[in-house]
Amino acid sequence: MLRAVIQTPLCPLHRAFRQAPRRQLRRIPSCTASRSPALLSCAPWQPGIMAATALKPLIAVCQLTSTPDKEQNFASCSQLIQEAAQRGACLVFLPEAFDFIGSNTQETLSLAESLEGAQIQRYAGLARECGVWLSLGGFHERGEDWASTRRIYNCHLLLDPTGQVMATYRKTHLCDVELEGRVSMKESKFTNPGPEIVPPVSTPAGKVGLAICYDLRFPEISLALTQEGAEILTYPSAFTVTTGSAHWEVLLRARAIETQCYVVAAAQTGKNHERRTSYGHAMVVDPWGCVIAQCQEGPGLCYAEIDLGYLRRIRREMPVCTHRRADLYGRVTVLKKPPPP
Ligand SMILES: O=C(O)CNC(=O)[C@H](CS)NC(=O)CCC(=O)C(=O)O
Repeated sequence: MLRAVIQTPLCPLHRAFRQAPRRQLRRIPSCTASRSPALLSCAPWQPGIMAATALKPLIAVCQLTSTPDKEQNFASCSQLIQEAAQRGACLVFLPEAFDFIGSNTQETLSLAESLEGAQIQRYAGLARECGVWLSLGGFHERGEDWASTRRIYNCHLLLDPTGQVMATYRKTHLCDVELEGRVSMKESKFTNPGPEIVPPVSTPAGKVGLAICYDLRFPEISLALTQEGAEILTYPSAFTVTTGSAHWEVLLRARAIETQCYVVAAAQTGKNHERRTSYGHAMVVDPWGCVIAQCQEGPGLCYAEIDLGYLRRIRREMPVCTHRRADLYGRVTVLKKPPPP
């Protein structure tokens, strides 16, 4: 079932409400509280309606066609982020390779930057200006071992609205896949696998667990993140058309049903360069497995409200996590790396 999210512009009061930290979200703002001209746009929200519909945090999911042109990609992302912020989203998700998609290995390596470079600074600035959290779902990162390995990391960053990096997760499952005559990917040729799964991060929308694209095929990581408290799992992606049309929605819905989490998947779409096309279908799945938002064809955004009350009800009514038989097949965990000696 596809449930449309009604997209209405928000008045400044509601926008502030949606973007406030969760602990401040107890009171429903009243549009009649102030007569400021800035709030005249509140007219459609009569006090009676407001009392009946407590606003839930709104998230925005981006669909992009990254190319090798970093400037153009930044301009596209920046426009989408601003639009999402204006609509009142508190958290905006960008797909894997939001920074660029190189047309060959050489180009990919030469365009990659470190986390201290200009790109991430610019996104930190955007987070601040727009007052939103940003999931930067797959940055081509020159890590500390760049000089020795000459390989990069596929790094998912989560920024808070002050522009601070709250978490970095480096893709642990690399996509080395050869489907004769259709798909040829060897990510490990230019990417180092990440060393660890990172604990979920608290945001105004819920606790966010970070993964990337091909990780979606490994339910262990989604279970490990859920056991650590995740309420929202993120799979920023750049799926191929062949594998996406066969597996994408099924995998996303399966991860949501198994873990009883919201699953958020920003995506690349369309022709990235001469030899590459991405599947698109950026979407949000609720913890019951229902697709509650999906992008239309081409670059753009879709929105979803996160209802943690609904999530808790599903977990209470069908407590699968307490029915696990770890005695039969073991447990998955987020292994904490030992501190350096
Ligand atoms: O390298 C870049 O610049 C962007 N990254 C990607 O395109 C990555 C690695 S090649 N793509 C995937 O993981 C596709 C997975 C997929 O399609 C599946 O699991 O079916």
